[in-house]
Amino acid sequence: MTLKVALLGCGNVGSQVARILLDESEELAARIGVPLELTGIAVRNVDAPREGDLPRELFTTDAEALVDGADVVVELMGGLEPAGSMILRALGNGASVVTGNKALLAARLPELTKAARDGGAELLYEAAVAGAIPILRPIRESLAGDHITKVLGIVNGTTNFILDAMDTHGSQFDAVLAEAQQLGYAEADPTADVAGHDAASKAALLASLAFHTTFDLENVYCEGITGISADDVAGAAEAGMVIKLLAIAERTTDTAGNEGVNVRVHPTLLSREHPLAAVRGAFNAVFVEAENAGELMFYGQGAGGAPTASAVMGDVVSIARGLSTGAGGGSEAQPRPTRALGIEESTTRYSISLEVTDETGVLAEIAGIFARHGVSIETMRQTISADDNGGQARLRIITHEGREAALASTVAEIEQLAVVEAVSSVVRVEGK
Ligand SMILES: NC(=O)c1ccc[n+]([C@@H]2O[C@H](COP(=O)([O-])OP(=O)(O)OC[C@H]3O[C@@H](n4cnc5c(N)ncnc54)[C@H](O)[C@@H]3O)[C@@H](O)[C@H]2O)c1
Ligand SMILES: N[C@@H](CCO)C(=O)O
Ligand code: NA
Repeated sequence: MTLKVALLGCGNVGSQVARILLDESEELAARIGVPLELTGIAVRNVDAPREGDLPRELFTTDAEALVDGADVVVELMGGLEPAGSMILRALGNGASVVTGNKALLAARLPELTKAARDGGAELLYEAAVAGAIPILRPIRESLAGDHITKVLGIVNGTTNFILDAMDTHGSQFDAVLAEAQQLGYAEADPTADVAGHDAASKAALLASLAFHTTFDLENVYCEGITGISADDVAGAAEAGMVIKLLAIAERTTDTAGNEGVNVRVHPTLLSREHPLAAVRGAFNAVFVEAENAGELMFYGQGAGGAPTASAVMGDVVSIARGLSTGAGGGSEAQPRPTRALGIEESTTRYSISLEVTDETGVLAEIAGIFARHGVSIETMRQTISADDNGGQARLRIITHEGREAALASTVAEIEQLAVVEAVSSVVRVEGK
């Protein structure tokens, strides 16, 4: 018996998967019990110049024929189509699928998981969230007997690379983004990274597995890092903090007391003491809190060809072992309906920076607005500067935890005050 593996796409990740399948074939056969045969690699142009020495005869432009002859299909083309049709075709044939395509999964998770169940096949995607880090299998299998309460993580390498370079070297946003693209971290269209969509897709997948449901992108509040300025990063540093793009999914209750799950991606201020503050460059890290396990942290390379290929190969071996022994996969028997709560129902802390006129009563007026909305102030720091128009003050206020809706309406009312020249930034805060 030989298991036929079809590879779709030969870019950063696909080329590394092909290399491992060919170079490690004996070792893999020993680990699985049967050999894997790479039957072909679907590409757009067979004659395109490529790095490495993959045998040319493996390349084909006929992805459908390749899929139809396979036991396991590895989709690493990216994009919604034709990736989606190819995966449905494979699952419909009863072939299992491994993919790293978080954008597609987050857009069509219920449909794709149903197709896998109907086809009696497995759909695994460890590479889709936090690259090389084993995070989905631990959530799906190791923690299957526990109750996860919160998942909090840095899940986009490109934006962490950019924010870290701005913090450490005072680098310019655009220059660091170009470097991240060159290093193979960024998506084909890097807007997906900097606008937070890539992290939002991963947040939807993490939340779906952690809370035994199927969330899609529409259930995820998403704010990227394009609004974060060098001033914001420097202001955070002055306050002993750092800005990270976090994906957060937590079990919570809404104002009416109904349980649900809140999923969000946004730039977040963390104390430098927070373990996630130490996650540098393109590295990722995910915190999981579970009722019985307590706090767990997963850390490693979240992007790049070889690290991501490692996660893909883990899924391929897992499927192949199941096929060779006849053992079933570890997929969820029945997803449960779980309510997704909107951003306004989340509880968080805010850091608000504002420029105000330095005159008597300003602080009291601002503090009064916070009090009226039931938002409690944790710290307020004032820096005075004088210019030709008289005294000016910059205020940085950090709040205690409050309901997002109350925090947002506090900021909206403060913006209207005549003494407030500008609200220069509003960033959410996590941790103590
Ligand atoms: N690069 C990473 O760090 C990383 C990490 C995790 C997940 N992923 C995901 O893995 C997938 C692949 O990422 P990548 O970085 O290797 O991308 P890439 O752009 O380097 O590679 C994709 C390859 O697929 C080919 N392709 C596209 N459409 C095709 C089609 N219709 N037929 C045949 N070939 C086609 C492209 O020509 C390209 O060579 C994406 O879904 C991405 O989101 C990437
Ligand atoms: N573009 C993604 C690749 C890994 O999923 C990132 O920067 O994290
Ligand atoms: Na992973």
